Amino acid sequence: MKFKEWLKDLKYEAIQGNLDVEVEEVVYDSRKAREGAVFVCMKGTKIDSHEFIPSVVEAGVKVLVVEQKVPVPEGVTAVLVHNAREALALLSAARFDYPAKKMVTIGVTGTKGKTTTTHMIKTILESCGKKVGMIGTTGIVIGQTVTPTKNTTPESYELHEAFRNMADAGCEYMVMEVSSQAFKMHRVDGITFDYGLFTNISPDHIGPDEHDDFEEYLYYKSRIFHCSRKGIMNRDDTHWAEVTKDAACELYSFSMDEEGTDFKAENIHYVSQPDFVGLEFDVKGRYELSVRVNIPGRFNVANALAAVSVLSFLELPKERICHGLEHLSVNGRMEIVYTSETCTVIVDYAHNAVSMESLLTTLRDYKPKRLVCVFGCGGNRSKDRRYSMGDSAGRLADFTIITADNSRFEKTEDIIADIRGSIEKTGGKFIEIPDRREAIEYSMTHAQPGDMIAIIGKGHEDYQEMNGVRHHFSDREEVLKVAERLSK
Ligand SMILES: CC(=O)N[C@H]1[C@@H](OP(=O)(O)OP(=O)(O)OC[C@H]2O[C@@H](n3ccc(=O)[nH]c3=O)[C@H](O)[C@@H]2O)O[C@H](CO)[C@@H](O)[C@@H]1O[C@H](C)C(=O)N[C@@H](C)C(=O)N[C@H](CCC(=O)O)C(=O)O
Ligand SMILES: Nc1ncnc2c1ncn2[C@@H]1O[C@H](COP(=O)(O)OP(=O)(O)OP(=O)(O)O)[C@@H](O)[C@H]1O
Repeated sequence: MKFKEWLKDLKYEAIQGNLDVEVEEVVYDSRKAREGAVFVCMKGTKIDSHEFIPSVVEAGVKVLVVEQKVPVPEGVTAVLVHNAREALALLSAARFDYPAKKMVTIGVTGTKGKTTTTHMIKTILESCGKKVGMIGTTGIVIGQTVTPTKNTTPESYELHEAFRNMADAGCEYMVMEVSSQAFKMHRVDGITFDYGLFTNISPDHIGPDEHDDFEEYLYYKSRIFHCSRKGIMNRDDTHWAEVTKDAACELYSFSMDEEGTDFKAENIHYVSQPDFVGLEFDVKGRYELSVRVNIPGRFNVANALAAVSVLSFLELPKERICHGLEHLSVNGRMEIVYTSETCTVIVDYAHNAVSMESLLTTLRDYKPKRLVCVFGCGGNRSKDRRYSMGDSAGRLADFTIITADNSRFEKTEDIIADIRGSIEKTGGKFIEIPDRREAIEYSMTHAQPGDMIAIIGKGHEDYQEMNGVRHHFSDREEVLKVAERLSK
């Protein structure tokens, strides 16, 4: 391919060499530099990769994309761009021959609910017999193959590579999580989503290397309505007006509370039976159906309604949408791993006080005999989280088992002591079992009829990090092992 062909969508200034040069790859990491590759130089948050120009040229690179006027070795083609990350995104789309255009694309953003909602959309589409690719915190998923990723929204090159693999595997649909950081870092530049979904926004990801303040966070999150054809907004979010004020797409809304929205959840029921714990509600408005969702929690009404709102545009059989919602499996998100006459055990990824608070509050809607909470906190991270999570557990759970999370390089006992201090202030009942495996076992073997046990903090994680070493550990697997022993 001639380099010039890849430049069609890009604004650039040719500063040296021939644009007809043959290229076959785009690289943004000097360690992957090779002959035939275009190297995109960028000023990162830690490193300015313009400094690698001599070494990439040495490795055979003959084409450079630069963000600043720098000396370019003789015989090398170079173009100057205003923003190298944007250029990387547009070049990557061209390199993989615009695979996103070959699928129906759905982008999901929001502070909470992205992973859950993307899984819901995928499961429903699959229940309708469609082939779906998915990208997010749990990795790149194509069929049964899951490829872990460093970021929730990977770099643009990895995105377009994944889109290409999806399109080649016959996926008709692609659903992905789009983080605010991805918008800020131009990872999705050049993509137009067929549907852009906004779940909610609350202060998060504010700090060094992320967002300066809430205003900036909100600005980047609201970009979803600037790169989508149809946008779907949660009208119950207190910031909905700011988020949608300059939306550049056809806009629709969903709500659990507000009348007059395009999609409305009504007649919400919390169902807790030995063989089914979850939700029932009716969708009203532009689309009407009654659904049963096999994951609990008021916020999952919002997530399921959001998923149905998007899918209502796709002319899918309603009974298959209902079937999908009744048979969801979202790894580690309000996941009911075990349910019996005695107790229901839920694994959830809530790892801060806000999530924990909404989780424990919503589980109360199921009127358990006791709400038991098993949790710990990560080591080498802010101590505030220990105090605030301890406070929430003490106030909202009937009984707490404090245990280890990822202690990293800290002593588990020290972390537990921090949590203990804040639980004690609330007067909530608790015990301490530092070994997470034993804590899970204790919660289930000492369950009282009607108990709901929430094991929280690690969700889908399949490891526990102690002294800098990651050991295999899964809350889900541990629950199932105890369940098997109990059944004998
Ligand atoms: C702050 C931030 O977002 N950093 C992201 C950014 O890294 P960077 O480019 O600034 O890194 P850098 O080390 O300065 O490197 C600059 C350039 O030099 C190149 N380089 C570097 C070393 C070398 O030897 N040779 C070389 O060429 C690098 O490939 C890069 O092109 O670009 C990388 C590639 O896309 C990202 O992996 C990385 O995410 C880091 C790991 C991160 O932690 N990001 C978080 C904040 C994030 O993005 N989170 C969101 C939200 C998650 C959520 O919702 O919970 C996410 O989507 O994951
Ligand atoms: N719509 C929602 N509103 C509030 N809390 C939610 C919502 N959906 C899920 N949660 C809670 O937040 C946790 C994370 O949910 P999920 O992974 O779906 O969100 P996310 O946007 O992908 O978050 P993260 O960026 O933290 O991975 C869940 O385990 C649950 O406790």
